[in-house]
Amino acid sequence: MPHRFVVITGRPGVGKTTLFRKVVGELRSMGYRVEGFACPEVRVGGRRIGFKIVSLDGSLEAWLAKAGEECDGPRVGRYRVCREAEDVARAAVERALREADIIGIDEIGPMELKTRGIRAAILAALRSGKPGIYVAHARLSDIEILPLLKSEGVWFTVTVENRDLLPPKVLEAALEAIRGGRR
Ligand SMILES: Nc1ncnc2c1ncn2[C@@H]1O[C@H](COP(=O)(O)OP(=O)(O)OP(=O)(O)O)[C@@H](O)[C@H]1O
Repeated sequence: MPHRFVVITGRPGVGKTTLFRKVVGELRSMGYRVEGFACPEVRVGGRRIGFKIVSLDGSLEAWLAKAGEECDGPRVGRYRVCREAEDVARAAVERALREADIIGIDEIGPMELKTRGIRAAILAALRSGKPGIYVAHARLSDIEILPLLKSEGVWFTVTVENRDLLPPKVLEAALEAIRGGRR
């Protein structure tokens, strides 16, 4: 059976986001529409103060989590999740379901999954039948999301040794997922 998803995983800081961005850029330059969201960290003076959630087309943005007590969502380490992030996740996935050739989400991790609305948006994306490229946290253990990614995904584990070799392989897997989705 052809795979529906491409899953990028690996230890923190190894290069998952860099790989995701490269492949999304390549897909776009080939004319494919990639929609979804990413969760970049925000640093001030070298110190990480939180994470944002940004739709892949750049039109929607909110805080996903902030250090300290400013947001009132669930706590993850020294951060608290910001509930406004749910609206961006939901709207970005809705747009992706309507318009994308392939859904892109970076990443599926503890902060995203502790927020009910974001988890629901991720599940809607996975269950929609659309192809997707997903960055998965190395310790992802969600009892609904992990089985879907396992059964329908081809997985790439990024390491320092392979990270420069992976972009064309991941791109090819994403193209196969898109072609499979059109059958
Ligand atoms: N192929 C590469 N060659 C050299 N440096 C790289 C490569 N890929 C990533 N890096 C560097 O490693 C750092 C972490 O990269 P990146 O943010 O992509 O990792 P990540 O696995 O997504 O991290 P996180 O787990 O925090 O989300 C960045 O400074 C990036 O520039």
